[in-house]
Amino acid sequence: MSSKPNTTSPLKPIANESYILPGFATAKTNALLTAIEGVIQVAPLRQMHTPGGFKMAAQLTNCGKYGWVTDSHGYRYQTTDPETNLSWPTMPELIHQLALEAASACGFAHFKPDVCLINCYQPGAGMGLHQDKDEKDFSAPIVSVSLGVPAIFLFGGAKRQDKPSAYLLKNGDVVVWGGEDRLRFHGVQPIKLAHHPMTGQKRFNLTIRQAA
Ligand SMILES: O=C(O)CCC(=O)C(=O)O
Ligand SMILES: [Fe+2]
Repeated sequence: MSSKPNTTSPLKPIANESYILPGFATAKTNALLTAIEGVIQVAPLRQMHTPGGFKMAAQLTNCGKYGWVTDSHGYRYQTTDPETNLSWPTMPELIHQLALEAASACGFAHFKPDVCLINCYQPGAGMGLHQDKDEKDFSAPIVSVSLGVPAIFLFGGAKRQDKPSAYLLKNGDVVVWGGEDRLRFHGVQPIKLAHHPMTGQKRFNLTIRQAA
């Protein structure tokens, strides 16, 4: 359960326990992208397959104690990168700290993030409506950081059929959802062709989570 939001920066509520924090990470864009680059050098971006055999549109990698993976055996978290059998790179402190601050600003005080999933979207790539439900403890929120070209984020309800609302997410915007909203369906519309000075045509998204 979250207590009252605790912040001096603007919070845009999108549900009872869900917020967009516009520009919360913008000042850290360069450092975040440098940190992501370091992760990608050790654990390269790759396209994974869903259990049903479809290729995910976004490329992904992870850092932290755990990483989220998907293949013919299902969706899960594991401590090693299936490509290299090495441990995932350590979560950069900058990302860890940002996630704690964003969660705390939204009233989620006891967040212990142990995974950062890094998604990389090229123009045309999106993500269908889904729930983040492979984590053990749904009392921990999800913190999602957008970098690079903009995206339309879809935030729905508890049921797949619930009509989602659409929100424009720009470089540096952060979304936090948890508590009663933790299992809301969400997704990303196919990314439009655009240019960002730091990422070119790409959008990166970090979802910082507590897997265990
Ligand atoms: O890219 C985004 O904004 C959302 C990503 C997401 O929902 C996920 O990786 O589970
Ligand atoms: Fe998600």
